Amino acid sequence: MEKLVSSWFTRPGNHVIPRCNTILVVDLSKALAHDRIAIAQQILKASQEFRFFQVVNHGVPENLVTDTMNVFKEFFELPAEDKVSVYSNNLKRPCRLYTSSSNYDHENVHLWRDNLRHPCHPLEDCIKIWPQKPTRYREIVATYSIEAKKLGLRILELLSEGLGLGSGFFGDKLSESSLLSVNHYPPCPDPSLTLGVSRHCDPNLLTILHQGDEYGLQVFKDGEWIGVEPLHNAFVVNIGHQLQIISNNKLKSAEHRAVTNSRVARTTAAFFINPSDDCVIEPDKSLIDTNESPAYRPFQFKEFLLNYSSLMGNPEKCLEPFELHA
Ligand SMILES: O=C(O)CCC(=O)C(=O)O
Ligand SMILES: [Fe+2]
Repeated sequence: MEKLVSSWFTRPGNHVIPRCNTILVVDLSKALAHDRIAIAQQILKASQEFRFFQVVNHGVPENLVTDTMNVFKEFFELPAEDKVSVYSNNLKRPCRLYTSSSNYDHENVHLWRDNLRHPCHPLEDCIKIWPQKPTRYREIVATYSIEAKKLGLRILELLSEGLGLGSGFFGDKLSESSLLSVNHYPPCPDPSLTLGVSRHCDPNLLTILHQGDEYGLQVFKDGEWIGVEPLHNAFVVNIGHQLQIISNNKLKSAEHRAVTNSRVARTTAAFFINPSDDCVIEPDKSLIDTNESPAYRPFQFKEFLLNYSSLMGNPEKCLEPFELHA
């Protein structure tokens, strides 16, 4: 069934868009040594201008990443009877598999994807609700989630150094929570008619995305879509809405989407670093210049999430209720 095209959903069409394999690649091994200040500045500049970047030599073992991506693929390939217990359209279920967006019944357009998502914090508790098949799912994904969180915190620490904030600024409640969102895009007979994920910015603080070896991620920059060519054993790092708000728009969240292809299935894993639900988010005073006023009012992160999900991530609208106009 074809659903109506909403005003902010644009189909990718058949036109060829530029694919970019020179999107900033940060070598994180250099952040351990005397190049640290330069790396922090590089990350900051990328986050301000490009709104996202890639990292290599990131410290997450390659075999762990391969095992994790394989276990995700195996999950989606399981027969339906093995996945049915996880399948749900109930937004309140923390671990669930669903098709298209999290709001299938009310969305204007269906997407060509399945999504499995679950919290990763606190690990000892939430691991109990993760899929039990494939049998190695819990063990491998637990190790992966610990490594992805470590990587995210290292990047946040570099960002905080680059912004001139104290060490550990993004620690504690601002980055306490985490969520894995695994996308599976089966081959699509006509990729010009639909999308894998429609355009959005991530609602969180920071995303550590593994996009596998198949192309599909596009980022909106200077009025055009740019394809992000996969780089083997790299992670794509996205600035989320919360970093934009805390930095009083010094950093900008990255608008992106995923397109499908007709040849092969594509599986990607987005590790979302989130504030805790009750964490109060507001522009940090030290990031409001003397000639500026705060661009956003304080709010609890859970309020942002509720609003984001009711607007289905519409990037034009989801900051509005929190904006202050000078
Ligand atoms: O699959 C991709 O390349 C992007 C996925 C994404 O943007 C997300 O899960 O938030
Ligand atoms: Fe995203």
